[in-house]
Amino acid sequence: MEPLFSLQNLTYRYDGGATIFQQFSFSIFSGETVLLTGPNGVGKTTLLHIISGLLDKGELHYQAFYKGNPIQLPDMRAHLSYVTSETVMFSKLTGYENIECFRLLWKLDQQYVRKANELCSLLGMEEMLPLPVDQYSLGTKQKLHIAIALARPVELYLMDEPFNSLDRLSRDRLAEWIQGDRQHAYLIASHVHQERFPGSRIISLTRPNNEDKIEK
Ligand SMILES: Nc1ncnc2c1ncn2[C@@H]1O[C@H](COP(=O)(O)OP(=O)(O)OP(=O)(O)O)[C@@H](O)[C@H]1O
Repeated sequence: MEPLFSLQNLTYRYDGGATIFQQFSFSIFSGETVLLTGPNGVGKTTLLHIISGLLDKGELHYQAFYKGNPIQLPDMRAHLSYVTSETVMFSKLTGYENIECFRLLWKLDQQYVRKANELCSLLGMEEMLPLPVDQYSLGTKQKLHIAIALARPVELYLMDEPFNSLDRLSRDRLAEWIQGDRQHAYLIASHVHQERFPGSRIISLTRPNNEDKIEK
């Protein structure tokens, strides 16, 4: 079977900084959940940024393939949705208005809105949607951020420590949602909560300048 996305021979060094990746390769298949683990500072967030085409400074070499075809990473943005570790939202607007803003930005239809609302209900924050986001708690903001990103109809979801601010029930529900979704691929950077994804593949990154990253 052909991978959904494949990154080969990635080498990356921040401008004036250390080499974070040296000849690193990995692939992810449709319907697969892959956990990205490793110590602080090893490069989990950097890898997600690179895949999203967000890093254009520094030394970057790679070959990337989407459904078997060569692709430049900035073009992957059309095929993925990224739950960043920091929430990006319009704080003066309500939850509903934020969902609508992203619908317009991504040129989506009402099916996206329905899915975002469904995810907000799943995560137990739908009653907050009429309120401005600057009245939300950290965890509630994170829930809206997750709902907006996962409602986007793409094939690959990147998530950077998505469980961090969530309460236990929401963590359980989010993990169940991801586990039950065999239509999409998820690459999740997380220090913890591996037990929530039994059977999922783990990519364990090792410290830079130590040895090559290990995939197991
Ligand atoms: N803008 C930057 N310029 C230079 N170095 C950077 C920059 N951003 C991150 N780094 C360095 O790159 C390395 C990898 O950082 P990254 O944030 O990807 O690690 P991480 O595995 O996600 O860590 P954590 O588990 O703490 O979230 C670290 O050594 C960090 O200091």
